[in-house]
Amino acid sequence: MTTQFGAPARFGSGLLAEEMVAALGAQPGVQKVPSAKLTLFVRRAFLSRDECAGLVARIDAHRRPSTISDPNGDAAFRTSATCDLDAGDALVAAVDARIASFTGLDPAYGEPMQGQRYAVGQEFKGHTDYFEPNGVDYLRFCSVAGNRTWTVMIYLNEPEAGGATRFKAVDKIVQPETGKLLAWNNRRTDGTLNPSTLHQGMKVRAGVKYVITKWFRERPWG
Ligand SMILES: O=C(O)CCC(=O)C(=O)O
Ligand SMILES: [Fe+2]
Repeated sequence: MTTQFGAPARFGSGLLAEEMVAALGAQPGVQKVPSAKLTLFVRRAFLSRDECAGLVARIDAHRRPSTISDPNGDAAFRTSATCDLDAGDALVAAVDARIASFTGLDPAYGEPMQGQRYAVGQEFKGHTDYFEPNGVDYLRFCSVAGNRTWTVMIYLNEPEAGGATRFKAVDKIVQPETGKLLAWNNRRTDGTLNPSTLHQGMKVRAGVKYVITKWFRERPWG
């Protein structure tokens, strides 16, 4: 595999943080959010409007209520709907390949892509995407592929109000914009889990919000 940025193709599971930062930062149109606590990149218009519309249609066709790991007693913690996207679908496969090429992450380390849909009033309260090593669900979700390393998330549309993604620890709020990609390292440069990745999908106030999420792991997924 070669990458859009022409560097050696693979950074494996994403644990080589400096290489990823250099490669992602060198890509056209990529902004790195200035923070010493969190490695977060933003790339506007990563997907076209047509690609986003195609993914929205697939999410609407197969969505189910979202779930969380390590249930915390708050039934309203994550109120959205989730869709497991079919890796055999040509559009999903093309987007998957473009994410791998863009990040330099080995596609073998990626979980199957998911879609998320938030109607008015729905949200995903503050959380980290990695699994808590001491949590009750750790072995269930992490025994084969290990914990999550990088998160890639793409907004597929723009709700009329609300639905921003907030990174509270670094005081950053990202507004949904059709095709805009976010990518962040769930770890610090030394590989330890980074609590400053704490983020929330804020309540949609008007309209509907759709995103796709793609998580990468420490070891190959399947
Ligand atoms: O919808 C958002 O803005 C955030 C989604 C998210 O954090 C997740 O699915 O893990
Ligand atoms: Fe998240």
